[in-house]
Amino acid sequence: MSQNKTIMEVNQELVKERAKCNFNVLEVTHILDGGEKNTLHRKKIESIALDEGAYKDPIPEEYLSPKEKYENAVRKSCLFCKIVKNALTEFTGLEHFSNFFVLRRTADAFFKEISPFLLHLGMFLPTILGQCTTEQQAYWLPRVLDIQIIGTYAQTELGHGTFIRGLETTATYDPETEEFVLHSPTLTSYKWWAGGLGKTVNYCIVVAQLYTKGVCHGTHLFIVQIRDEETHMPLPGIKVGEIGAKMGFNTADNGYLAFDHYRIPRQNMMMKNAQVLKDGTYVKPDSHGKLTYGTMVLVRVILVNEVAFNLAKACTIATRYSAVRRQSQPKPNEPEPQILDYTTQQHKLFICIATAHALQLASAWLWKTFNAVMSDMKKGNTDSLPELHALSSCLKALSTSDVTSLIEQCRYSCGGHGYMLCSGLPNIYSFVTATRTYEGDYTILLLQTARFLVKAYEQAEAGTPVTPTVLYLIEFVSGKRTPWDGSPEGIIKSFQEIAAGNISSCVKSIRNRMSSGLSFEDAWELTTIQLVGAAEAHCRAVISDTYKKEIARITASSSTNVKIVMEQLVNLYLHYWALNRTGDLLRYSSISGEDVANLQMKYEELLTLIRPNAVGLVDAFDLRDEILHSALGSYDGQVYKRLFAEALKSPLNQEPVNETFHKYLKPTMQGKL
Ligand SMILES: CCCCCCCCCCCCCCCCCCCCCC(=O)SCCNC(=O)CCNC(=O)[C@H](O)C(C)(C)COP(=O)(O)OP(=O)(O)OC[C@H]1O[C@@H](n2cnc3c(N)ncnc32)[C@H](O)[C@@H]1OP(=O)(O)O
Ligand SMILES: Cc1cc2nc3c(=O)[nH]c(=O)nc-3n(C[C@H](O)[C@H](O)[C@H](O)COP(=O)(O)OP(=O)(O)OC[C@H]3O[C@@H](n4cnc5c(N)ncnc54)[C@H](O)[C@@H]3O)c2cc1C
Repeated sequence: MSQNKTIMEVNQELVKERAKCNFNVLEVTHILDGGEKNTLHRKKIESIALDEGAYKDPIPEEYLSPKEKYENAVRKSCLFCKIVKNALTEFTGLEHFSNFFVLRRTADAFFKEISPFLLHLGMFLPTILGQCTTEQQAYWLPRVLDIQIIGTYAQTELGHGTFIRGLETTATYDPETEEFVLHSPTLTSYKWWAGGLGKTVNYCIVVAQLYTKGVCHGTHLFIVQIRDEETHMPLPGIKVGEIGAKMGFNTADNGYLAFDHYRIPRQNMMMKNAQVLKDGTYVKPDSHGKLTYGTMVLVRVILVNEVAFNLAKACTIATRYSAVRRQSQPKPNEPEPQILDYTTQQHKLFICIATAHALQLASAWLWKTFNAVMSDMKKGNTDSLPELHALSSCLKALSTSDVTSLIEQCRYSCGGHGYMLCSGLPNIYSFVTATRTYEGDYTILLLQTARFLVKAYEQAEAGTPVTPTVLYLIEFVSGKRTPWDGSPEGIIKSFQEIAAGNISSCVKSIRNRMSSGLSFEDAWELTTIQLVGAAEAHCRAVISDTYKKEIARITASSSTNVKIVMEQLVNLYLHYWALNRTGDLLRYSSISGEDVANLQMKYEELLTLIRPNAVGLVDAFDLRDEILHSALGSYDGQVYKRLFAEALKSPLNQEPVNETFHKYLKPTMQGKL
C-alpha cells in the first residue's frame, strides 16, 4: 500500500500477515470507495490536505488546557477551510455531497476531537440548501460556501431536545417594521448545545415558534446574525456562551443562546415551505407538514456513513494491534500466540469489520433512496417521505447503537493499551457515543419507525399495498412461513419473520389493551418496549438484506478471492446476529435446537476462514496513519516503540523531579506535614 509515509520499518508480524492475505487489497478499497475513480479522488484530496503536515500539533492536543485546545482547533479549522473551499468550487448542490464524505474523512487528521466548524458544513449549509427559496439561496449560499460567515444550527433548548413541538423560543412577526422579534421567555427556552455557538460562529439557524396575527403556527426556521462581523462581539439583545466541559466534543464549543426581543428582517425566515407575507399573512406549505424537519433527516442519513467510518478506524487499530500483540501460552513449550489467533478475539473483531462494510453499503443505499425521495419532492410528490423518515430513523438509531458497542469492544480487545488516549480508541468512542443521542435519541427514533410499522401492518392486514421495505408483512399476514434452512437467504427471511412477528405482537398488545378500556395513547405507551424491539428487528432485516444484495451486485465482476472473502463477511454478519437473537428465532421461525448448534459451528468456521485475511481486510479501509491517530494501529505496527514515544511526550516526563516532591511528598514522608 502506498498510503503511509512510515517512519519506522514495518513490524515483521504485519509483514507476515500481509503476505498471508489471499485477495487483492486494492480491489476491496475500490469497492469500499464506490469505484477506482473515487479512490483516486479521495487519495488526491488526502494528499493535498495532509502531505505537507501543516495540521500537526506542536504539543499533543491532550496536554493542552481546554482553552488552548479550542484555539488550536480553530487554527486548524481555518487551515482546513482552504481545502474545503477548493473542494467546494465544484459543488453545485446536495448531489455532490459525496465530496463531504471525503472531506469529513480527511478532517479527522486535523482534529482528534471535533472541528468547531463542523456544524457550518454539517447542518448550516444543508439547511440553507433544503429550507431556503431560490432567492434566499442566491443571497446566502455564496457567503456560506466561501466561508465569509460561519454558522450553526440552534434547535435544542435547555428544557427540550426531543420534543420539538415543545420548544419555547418565539419569533413574533411585526408587520409595522416587517421584522420578526425573537425572544427567550424562560431559562428553559435558552438554546443549548449547538456546535460552534459558544465562541466561533457569527450566524445561526434558530428554530422558534412562529407567531403572526396573534396565532402560533408551530416551529419554523430563521437565519439569525448573532455576532458583529468585524468585532465578533455578541449583538445587542443576544446572550451567548459556551456550555462547559463534556465527555467528548471538547473542541466544538457547544453553546447557549438567548434573545431579548431581538429583531431580524422578515426575509430571514427560511421560506421554501411556509411563508409569512409582508402584511403578516401566514401561507401554509401545501405539501407535507414536517418538511421543516428536513435537515434532521439528511443528517441522520449522513450519520450512518459517519459511524461506519469510525468503526472502520476502530477495527483497523484493534486488528493490527491484535496481530502484533502476543499473550499467554496455551500449549507448553510453544511460543505465545498472537492474540488475533484466539477465537474469542476473532469473535470480538471480525463482526466489527463486517459491520463497517454492512453499514457503509447500507448508507450508500440510503443515500440513493434519500436523493430519489428528494427528487420526487421537487415534483411535489411527498408519498415516499414517511418511508424515508422511518428508514433513516431506524438506521440512524441502530447503526449508532451497534457501533458504539462495537467500538467499546475494540477497546476491550486491546487490553490495557486500548485505554490510552494514544490508542485513538477513547476519542473515537466519545465521539460515536454522542451520535446515539444527537439528531434524535435512539429510543425516540425507533418509536418513530414503529409508528410506520404498525400502520404498514394494518395496511397489509387490510390488503392495501405497502412500501418496498415492509413487503415481508404481506406474506406474514397471509400465514405463509418459510421453513428454516440455514442458508444466508433463509437467515434474512427469518429476520423478516422475527420483525413481522414482533410487529404483530405489538399490534395485538395495543388492541388487547384498548379493548380492556385504555386509550390508544396509553395502550401504545405500555407497548413501547416491544415497539422498540420490533423497529430494531425490522432494521436488522433491512441492513442484512441490503448488505447481502449490495455485495452480490458490487462484486459481480470482482476477482474470485475478493468475492469469497466479501461473502464470508456477509455470512459472518448474518450468523452473528442470528446467534444473538436465538430467542426470537425460536419464537418466530421454525429453527430447532440442533439448527442453533449448526449455526454456532458455521459461525466458528467462518472466523477461522477469515482469520488469514484479517489484516488485509483492515488495510483495505486504506486509512492513513494521520487519520487514525493511534500508537496501536499504525500501518507499520511498531506498537511498543510508538507507545514509548507517546509516554515520553507526557509533560510529567519533561523534568526528573516534580515540585510536589518538595512541597508535599518529602514533608509527608518525613512526618513534617
Ligand atoms: C471547515 C472544517 C469542517 C470540518 C468538517 C468537515 C466535514 C464535512 C461535514 C459533513 C459531515 C457532517 C456529519 C454530520 C455531523 C453533524 C453533527 C450534528 C450534531 C448534532 C445536531 C443536532 O442534534 S440538531 C437537533 C436534533 N434534534 C432532534 O433530532 C430532535 C428529535 N425529535 C424529532 O425529530 C421530533 O420531535 C419527533 C420525535 C420526530 C416527533 O416530532 P413531532 O412531535 O412533530 O411529530 P409526531 O411524533 O407527532 O409525528 C407526527 C407525524 O409526523 C411524522 N414525522 C415526524 N418527523 C418526521 C420527519 N422528519 N419527516 C417526515 N415525517 C415525520 C411522524 O412519523 C408522524 O407521522 P404519522 O402521523 O403518519 O404517524
Ligand atoms: C454532542 C452533542 C451535540 C449536539 N449538537 C446539537 C446542535 O448542534 N444543535 C442542536 O440543536 N442540538 C444539539 N444537540 C442536542 C441533541 O439533539 C439532543 O440532546 C437530542 O436530540 C436528545 O434530546 P434531549 O437532550 O432533550 O433528551 P431527552 O429527550 O430529554 O431524553 C432523555 C431520555 O428520555 C427519553 N425520552 C424522551 N422522550 C421520550 C418519549 N416520548 N418516549 C420515551 N422516552 C423518551 C429518551 O429516550 C432519553 O433516554 C447535541 C447533543 C449532543 C450530545
